[in-house]
Amino acid sequence: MTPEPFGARLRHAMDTRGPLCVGIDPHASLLTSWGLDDDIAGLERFTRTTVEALADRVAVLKPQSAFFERFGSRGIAVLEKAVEEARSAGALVLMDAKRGDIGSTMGAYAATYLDQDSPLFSDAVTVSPYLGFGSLRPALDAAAASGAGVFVLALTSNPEGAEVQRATAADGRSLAQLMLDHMAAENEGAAPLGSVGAVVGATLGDAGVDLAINGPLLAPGIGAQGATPADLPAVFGDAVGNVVPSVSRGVLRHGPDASGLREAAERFADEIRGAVSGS
Ligand SMILES: O=c1ccn([C@@H]2O[C@H](COP(=O)(O)O)[C@@H](O)[C@H]2O)c(=O)[nH]1
Repeated sequence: MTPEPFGARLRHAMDTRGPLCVGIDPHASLLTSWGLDDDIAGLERFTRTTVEALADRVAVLKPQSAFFERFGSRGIAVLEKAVEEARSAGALVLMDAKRGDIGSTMGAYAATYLDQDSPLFSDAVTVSPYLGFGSLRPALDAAAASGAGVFVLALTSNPEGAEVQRATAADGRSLAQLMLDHMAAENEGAAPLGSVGAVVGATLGDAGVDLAINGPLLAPGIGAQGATPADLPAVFGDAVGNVVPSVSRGVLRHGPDASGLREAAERFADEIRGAVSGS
């Protein structure tokens, strides 16, 4: 049976749960502030608490792979379990791994995150197109085959990103616009939403690019990086209805109690609803 495409599953999740994505970023400083040791037991407790608190209510959970990789194979085992438990509880899992390499190696990353038989299979994964959009083909094809999604970096939330992403391509477009146009082509004809998303920071002010890619727009940078839900209409304009606003530390700092995490997520969800409906 053909799996339901990620874009359709995400649209449904956004419409029923609201569009908020909460990142699972087990920073050493957060483990400490939760009263946990910065070791594998602390990582396991932090991750389990976050998944149990939020996976039954937010649309998307986004584990940041780097914070699990730093513990080696035991960290990856915690990540595998988190992915499985979050998906079982109804959240879509977006693996924030930002993979990017030549196409043949990209095939191995695709097998890791986008093959349903892999222990790290996720609903979607973040990738970098700055080895050329075509290098992403193995991931795009694997995602389409498994009903998963791919979020491609376009304009990242960090200020350093602009020197690359705003640079001008040979035909006069910015590199970010070039990548966004590739994403629009991948999503052409998809309904209700394509499965190839763009990462566009909520920190950018007016994004200054055409965001009509017929796909989701992941917006990190809310909370610890200084953006707020009120910034979303100015950054995303007419595309704001396709935005998946993402918050990690802004929610996680309210742990370790599940109620603190839930209330923080609910506050962000309310603010997002207000900002988007008023735009
Ligand atoms: O442009 C980007 C792309 C990804 N990220 C990731 O999102 C979270 C942000 O964490 P906060 O604690 O909410 O600042 C983190 O995992 C980044 O690697 C991003 O910030 N910007």
